[in-house]
Amino acid sequence: MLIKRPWGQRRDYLTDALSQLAGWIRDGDCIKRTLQLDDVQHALLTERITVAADALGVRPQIRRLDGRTQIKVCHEADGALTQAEVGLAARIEAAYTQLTR
Ligand SMILES: C[C@H](O)[C@H](O)[C@H]1CNC2=NC(N)=NC(=O)C2=N1
Repeated sequence: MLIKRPWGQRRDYLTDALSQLAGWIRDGDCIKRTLQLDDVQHALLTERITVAADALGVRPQIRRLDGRTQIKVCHEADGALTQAEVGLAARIEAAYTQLTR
Protein backbone atom coordinates (compact mmCIF):
# COMPACT_ATOMS: atom_id res chain seq x y z
CA MET A 1 0.00 0.00 0.00
CA LEU A 2 1.57 3.26 -1.10
CA ILE A 3 1.68 5.79 1.69
CA LYS A 4 0.27 9.05 0.35
CA ARG A 5 2.81 11.71 1.26
CA PRO A 6 2.11 15.40 0.93
CA TRP A 7 4.44 16.80 -1.74
CA GLY A 8 6.72 18.55 0.71
CA GLN A 9 7.30 15.37 2.70
CA ARG A 10 7.84 13.30 -0.45
CA ARG A 11 10.40 15.75 -1.74
CA ASP A 12 12.18 15.47 1.67
CA TYR A 13 12.05 11.69 1.43
CA LEU A 14 13.85 11.77 -1.90
CA THR A 15 16.37 14.33 -0.71
CA ASP A 16 17.11 12.12 2.30
CA ALA A 17 17.38 8.99 0.16
CA LEU A 18 19.71 10.75 -2.27
CA SER A 19 21.88 12.01 0.58
CA GLN A 20 22.54 8.32 1.36
CA LEU A 21 23.60 7.65 -2.22
CA ALA A 22 27.13 9.06 -2.35
CA GLY A 23 28.30 9.85 -5.86
CA TRP A 24 24.83 10.34 -7.35
CA ILE A 25 24.13 13.78 -8.76
CA ARG A 26 20.74 15.30 -9.48
CA ASP A 27 20.33 16.39 -13.08
CA GLY A 28 16.93 18.04 -13.35
CA ASP A 29 14.43 15.33 -12.48
CA CYS A 30 17.00 12.62 -13.08
CA ILE A 31 19.92 11.28 -11.07
CA LYS A 32 23.22 10.29 -12.56
CA ARG A 33 26.43 8.53 -11.65
CA THR A 34 29.80 8.02 -13.30
CA LEU A 35 31.75 4.88 -12.38
CA GLN A 36 35.38 3.94 -13.05
CA LEU A 37 35.07 0.42 -14.47
CA ASP A 38 37.03 -1.63 -16.98
CA ASP A 39 35.20 -3.24 -19.90
CA VAL A 40 34.62 -6.56 -18.14
CA GLN A 41 33.25 -4.90 -14.99
CA HIS A 42 31.08 -2.66 -17.18
CA ALA A 43 29.53 -5.69 -18.89
CA LEU A 44 28.89 -7.44 -15.56
CA LEU A 45 27.41 -4.34 -13.95
CA THR A 46 25.18 -3.62 -16.94
CA GLU A 47 23.81 -7.17 -16.75
CA ARG A 48 23.01 -6.84 -13.04
CA ILE A 49 21.48 -3.40 -13.46
CA THR A 50 19.20 -4.69 -16.22
CA VAL A 51 17.80 -7.42 -13.96
CA ALA A 52 17.11 -4.95 -11.14
CA ALA A 53 15.73 -2.30 -13.50
CA ASP A 54 13.25 -4.76 -15.04
CA ALA A 55 12.10 -5.81 -11.58
CA LEU A 56 11.55 -2.17 -10.63
CA GLY A 57 10.05 -1.11 -13.96
CA VAL A 58 12.72 1.56 -14.41
CA ARG A 59 14.79 2.10 -17.60
CA PRO A 60 18.26 3.50 -16.86
CA GLN A 61 20.38 5.09 -19.58
CA ILE A 62 23.82 3.50 -19.51
CA ARG A 63 26.74 4.49 -21.69
CA ARG A 64 30.45 3.94 -21.90
CA LEU A 65 32.57 7.09 -22.28
CA ASP A 66 36.40 7.29 -22.16
CA GLY A 67 36.70 4.10 -20.13
CA ARG A 68 34.05 5.21 -17.65
CA THR A 69 30.50 3.96 -17.19
CA GLN A 70 27.84 6.66 -17.08
CA ILE A 71 24.36 5.92 -15.74
CA LYS A 72 21.35 8.19 -15.75
CA VAL A 73 18.02 7.30 -14.13
CA CYS A 74 14.92 9.33 -14.89
CA HIS A 75 11.27 8.67 -14.14
CA GLU A 76 9.51 7.57 -17.34
CA ALA A 77 6.35 9.64 -17.15
CA ASP A 78 6.15 12.98 -15.43
CA GLY A 79 9.69 13.34 -14.27
CA ALA A 80 9.24 13.21 -10.50
CA LEU A 81 11.68 10.70 -9.00
CA THR A 82 10.06 7.89 -7.03
CA GLN A 83 11.18 5.11 -4.74
CA ALA A 84 11.73 2.94 -7.83
CA GLU A 85 14.43 5.22 -9.26
CA VAL A 86 16.08 5.69 -5.88
CA GLY A 87 15.83 1.94 -5.26
CA LEU A 88 17.59 1.22 -8.54
CA ALA A 89 20.38 3.64 -7.67
CA ALA A 90 20.88 1.79 -4.38
CA ARG A 91 20.98 -1.55 -6.25
CA ILE A 92 23.54 -0.09 -8.67
CA GLU A 93 25.70 1.03 -5.75
CA ALA A 94 25.53 -2.47 -4.23
CA ALA A 95 26.51 -4.10 -7.54
CA TYR A 96 29.34 -1.57 -8.02
CA THR A 97 30.67 -2.28 -4.52
CA GLN A 98 30.57 -6.05 -5.16
CA LEU A 99 32.47 -5.64 -8.42
CA THR A 100 35.17 -3.30 -7.20
CA ARG A 101 35.97 -4.36 -3.66
C1 LIG B 1 20.95 10.76 -24.16
C2 LIG B 1 21.22 10.34 -22.74
O1 LIG B 1 20.67 11.31 -21.86
C3 LIG B 1 22.71 10.27 -22.46
O2 LIG B 1 23.39 9.40 -23.28
C4 LIG B 1 22.87 9.90 -20.99
C5 LIG B 1 23.29 8.49 -20.70
N1 LIG B 1 23.72 8.31 -19.32
C6 LIG B 1 24.32 9.36 -18.69
N2 LIG B 1 24.91 9.15 -17.50
C7 LIG B 1 25.56 10.17 -16.90
N3 LIG B 1 26.16 9.94 -15.72
N4 LIG B 1 25.64 11.38 -17.45
C8 LIG B 1 25.08 11.70 -18.63
O3 LIG B 1 25.18 12.84 -19.10
C9 LIG B 1 24.35 10.67 -19.30
N5 LIG B 1 23.76 10.88 -20.45
